[in-house]
Amino acid sequence: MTEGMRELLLSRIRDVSDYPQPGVMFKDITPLLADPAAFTALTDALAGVCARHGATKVVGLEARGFILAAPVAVRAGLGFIPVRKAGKLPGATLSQAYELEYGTAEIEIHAEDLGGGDRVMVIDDVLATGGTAEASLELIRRAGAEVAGVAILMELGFLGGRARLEPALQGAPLEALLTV
Ligand SMILES: O=P(O)(O)OC[C@H]1O[C@H](OP(=O)(O)OP(=O)(O)O)[C@H](O)[C@@H]1O
Ligand SMILES: Nc1ncnc2[nH]cnc12
Repeated sequence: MTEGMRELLLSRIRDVSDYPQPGVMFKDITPLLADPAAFTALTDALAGVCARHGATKVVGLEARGFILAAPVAVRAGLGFIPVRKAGKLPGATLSQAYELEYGTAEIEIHAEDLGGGDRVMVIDDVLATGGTAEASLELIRRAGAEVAGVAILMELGFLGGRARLEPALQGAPLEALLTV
């Protein structure tokens, strides 16, 4: 991805202070989504990450991860698997509890959606503490699949998510298009 593209993406992410709680600088991607040139550049860049690392499936993390991962899956010609907040998937699920920058949560995946032979790229908008991504890797491995990597639009470096995620990556790549 070119420096110009990075600047375009960065310019379309809005900082909202003290949201959703005091002390948090929220990175709002809605201006980027509303700009077709930026959204297309982002989709192409993330699809390129999937291709480079030999992914066979794309996992999106509810909710903002869905918005990015679904067009990436179509662009890359790969299946899309949702990881949802607890209680939203109707079939037999695997569940994982975790902590994130502003609270705790639980995520789930349909156990039958992944299996041996799958190489999964996890896609999300923001890597903060890394708790959400870490829990998703746990789910993917418990479902019997291999982790191809984690691809993130924006990494918040000062929160240390990369270091927290490192053991769970087990050598798989963590690619962030932007780091602040
Ligand atoms: O690295 P972490 O500290 O885990 O934080 C990152 C996660 O937090 C946000 O999702 P959120 O849970 O706010 O849900 P949303 O996508 O539904 O807004 C973001 O989209 C990531 O999934
Ligand atoms: N600061 C932040 N901005 C946007 N999404 C987030 N998820 C966790 N922390 C976040």
